Amino acid sequence: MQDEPDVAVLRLGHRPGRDDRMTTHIGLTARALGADRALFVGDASQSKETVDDITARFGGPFEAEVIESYRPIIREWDGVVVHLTMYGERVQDVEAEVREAHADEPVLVVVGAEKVPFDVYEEADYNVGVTSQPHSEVAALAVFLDRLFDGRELEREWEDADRRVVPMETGKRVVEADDEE
Ligand SMILES: C[S@@+](CC[C@H](N)C(=O)[O-])C[C@H]1O[C@@H](n2cnc3c(N)ncnc32)[C@H](O)[C@@H]1O
Repeated sequence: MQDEPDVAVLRLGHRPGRDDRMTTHIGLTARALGADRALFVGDASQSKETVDDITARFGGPFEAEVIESYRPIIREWDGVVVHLTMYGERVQDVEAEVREAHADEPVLVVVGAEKVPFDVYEEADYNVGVTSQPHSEVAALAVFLDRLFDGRELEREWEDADRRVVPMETGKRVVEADDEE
């Protein structure tokens, strides 16, 4: 988020066709819940396009990138690497330490699709489980980001949006972003 060290989300193991929707949702969730960037490994240009389109309409800043190789990103990350996995330490046990580290350093959050190679477990500073139950990378990412930002992401301001949703009890209202209430 603005004025804080970067948070990037690295999505491993994208299988074109099969994972298009999940990879897109990783990008949208990263954007909506306070991350600055999403990095998609492999042939995920469709997901990048969708996320870029949402950013253009609903605001940013947020960057989505397609990359070929994840190993250099993890190895050369100048900050903390958190790999989300059901086999990891409990998020509630490590969240304070990661938050403290994020006060000074960028955080790379790694999520998988299919089986994640073991070197990722070894290279990560933290392997973190959002419960030790198998579920979804999108759900794990959402809970982790909310814990990382301690809820601040819900108050975030969006720049360069051309539309804005007006929260309401019933119904749907979307206005030009510059419009006064
Ligand atoms: C559908 S899972 C498949 C994981 C795969 N079976 C493996 O052993 O690596 C896809 C991704 O969701 C995330 N995930 C699923 N359950 C999780 C949990 N309880 N805590 C944290 N991340 C989780 C992980 O990032 C995982 O790589």
